[in-house]
Amino acid sequence: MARYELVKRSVALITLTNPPVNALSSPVRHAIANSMERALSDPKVRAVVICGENGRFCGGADIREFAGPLRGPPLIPVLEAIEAGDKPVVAAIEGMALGGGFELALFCHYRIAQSKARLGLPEVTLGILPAAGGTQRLPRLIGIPAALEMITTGRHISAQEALKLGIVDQVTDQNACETALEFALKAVGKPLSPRRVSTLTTPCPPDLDALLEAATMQVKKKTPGVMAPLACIQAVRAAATMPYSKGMKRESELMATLFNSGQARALQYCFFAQRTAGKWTLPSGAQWNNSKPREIRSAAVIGLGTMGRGIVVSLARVGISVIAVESEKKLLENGRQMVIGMLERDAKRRGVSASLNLLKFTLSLQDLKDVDLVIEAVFEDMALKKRVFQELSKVCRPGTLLCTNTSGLDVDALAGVTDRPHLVAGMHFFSPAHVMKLLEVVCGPRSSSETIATAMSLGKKMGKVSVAVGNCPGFVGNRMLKPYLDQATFLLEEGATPEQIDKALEDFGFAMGVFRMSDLAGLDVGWRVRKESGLTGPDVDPKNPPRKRQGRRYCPIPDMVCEQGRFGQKTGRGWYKYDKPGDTNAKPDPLIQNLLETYRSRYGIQPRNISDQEIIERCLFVLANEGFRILEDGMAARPEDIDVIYLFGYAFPRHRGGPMFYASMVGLERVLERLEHYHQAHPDVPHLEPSALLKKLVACGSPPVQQWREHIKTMRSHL
Ligand SMILES: CCCCCCC/C=C/C(=O)SCCNC(=O)CCNC(=O)[C@H](O)C(C)(C)COP(=O)(O)OP(=O)(O)OC[C@H]1O[C@@H](n2cnc3c(N)ncnc32)[C@H](O)[C@@H]1OP(=O)(O)O
Repeated sequence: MARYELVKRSVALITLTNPPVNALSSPVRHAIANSMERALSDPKVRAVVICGENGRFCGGADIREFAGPLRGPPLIPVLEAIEAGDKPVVAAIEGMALGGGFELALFCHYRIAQSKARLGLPEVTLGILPAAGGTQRLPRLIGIPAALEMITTGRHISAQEALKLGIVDQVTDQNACETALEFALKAVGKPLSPRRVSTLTTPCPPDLDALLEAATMQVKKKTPGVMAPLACIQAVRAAATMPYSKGMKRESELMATLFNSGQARALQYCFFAQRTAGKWTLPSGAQWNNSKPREIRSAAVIGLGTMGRGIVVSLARVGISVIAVESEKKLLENGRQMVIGMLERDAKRRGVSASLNLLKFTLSLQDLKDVDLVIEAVFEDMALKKRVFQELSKVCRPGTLLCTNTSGLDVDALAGVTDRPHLVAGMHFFSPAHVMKLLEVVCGPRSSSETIATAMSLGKKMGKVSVAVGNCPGFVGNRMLKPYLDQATFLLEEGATPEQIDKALEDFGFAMGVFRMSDLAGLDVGWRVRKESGLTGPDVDPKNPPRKRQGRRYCPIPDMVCEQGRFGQKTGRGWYKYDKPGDTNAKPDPLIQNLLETYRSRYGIQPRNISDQEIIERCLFVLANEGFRILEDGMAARPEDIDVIYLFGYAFPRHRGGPMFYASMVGLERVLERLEHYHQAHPDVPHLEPSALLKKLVACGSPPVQQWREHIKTMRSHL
């Protein structure tokens, strides 16, 4: 787990060998301790260099070890032996030095970084803090403000920034290890005391209290209810106000409050879930590691509405040439100007030049004959999409992949009108497509493994978190959203207000409650879909009793809001009122209150007090319940995929882990019992009826979320 060599006759070279990221697992800690002991006791050794194999210094503590009892030598004493030794130790940082890996470097007397290396303390993103001295040593080295920013955000910094801040002693374009060996030899004989970070005094700013207070306000605003950044601030305060040894004790106490917390478990689950989600499978046995993606050099996007424009930008900024198609000259010109503006702003922000030369705009599908891949992003209308796919089938060369950005229509029905159903898949982006990280890759029953591999790999290239899903109405994300939105409106009927429901969801951790979010997204889209599916408007069967459709409970309040021209922020009125159209500051609207009161009295509904607990349970347990059904139906391969979709596509609070992880944390038995209770109270809401999989898991003793897959195996899978 670490290689020990004597090089240049007098330097001990310790190479961490724990692929893929040389994490500090128990055997690695053991090996470092033994290697250091050997180096310090060998009279031939005059200096030590520590590096990592395969161009990666160290990705930090082994996060997988956090789930079990800690075994092997504790990290801090292993690192203390490095600093305390009487021979200079140089860290040779290539690739990355993160978390415990960065802290290891901070215990060394010198640090050399390769110019492409990234450094950081991302522990806060895992719900913990840098508890191997990071909170005490970094402030001593670079001062409170810079250390506070790095520790509370977990931001990775470049080697150049690390040099500027005084974290590293030298940046090299050459091999860091070679440079560090030379450096180490020159350091022999120089006094080591000033190089021991633990002996430094933290430069204390005069306005320390104000600084820490401002940082506290900032994290409370940015990540309300999240514990780790607040603990990080307290630890950094200790670095400013306490001697080193006491500060280390404080750091360890604060870590103890976080280490076994539900938030830390959720955030660490999110880390692994995100990586698991990329590992797609198909019923044919094809999967992520045995299917080769095609290289996509050119693409076309059809439709330059909000989604199409975002997709063009996402493709062009990663170097793919894009032909953008619109149906009318005016729409094309408008789209062109908006795309160019977006790309220019994006390039300015990233300090690069805008790749405008990759763009071509056209009114003719004939121009698409040679592209590698097409993404259709026209209006959500099946007949229109079918016409486009038929036309593409005629125009594009036989090998061109045809993808649709539909948010829920049948991908296989579109495949069926083409001459190449195996080359058709869904690529469901989320709005705005150049900002949102999620991509649902919809695998139709006839999509080939090469098609799915290509869509997944293209998503990755665009910086998206891509998740393979099955082809069912709404796919995964939007299918689950419907019962969640339904519960929110049923709660309105029963006596709650939009403000109360939003507050309960925001206190839970959502940045925006369901009604504020709907006002932002626009209420008219859902209204149009409901009209088209005959749920509201002139096509409603008059035999339907009020507040019922197809025998199920239906809440017409969202339709009534839209009938008043209240479409959300863009019209200045929606579930809330705004000072003017486009404003974002939502204010409670007495007119909505009146509408609700009139509605309830018309239908003889006696409003009741509804607790926040009921709001959370009904909205979120029904969300997870639909997730269980999706797993049962084989439309998602595993709960992690569903959670990743909700984290990246619907802003589910990360410290709650996602709807499926949250259900497991609450306890499946409890979720089942509450769903049974609510279903009994509302038998006309089928979504509240507990799913068979939930019941099965409870009957099997509620296994942890990582084991659910074993219980789903016996059921059918589309993935
Ligand atoms: C009371 C206890 C006291 C202990 C004190 C400890 C204080 C220190 C704490 C820590 O160090 S916490 C860990 C901090 N480090 C991180 O958060 C880094 C996490 N990793 C990453 O950000 C990235 O993986 C990377 C290092 C930037 C590499 O990115 P890349 O895209 O190249 O690869 P990935 O697909 O992300 O990862 C590959 C593979 O490696 C696994 N992995 C990565 N880091 C770790 C880790 N620190 N521990 C365990 N496993 C790790 C990752 O899950 C992937 O696995 P597979 O999916 O391939 O199985």
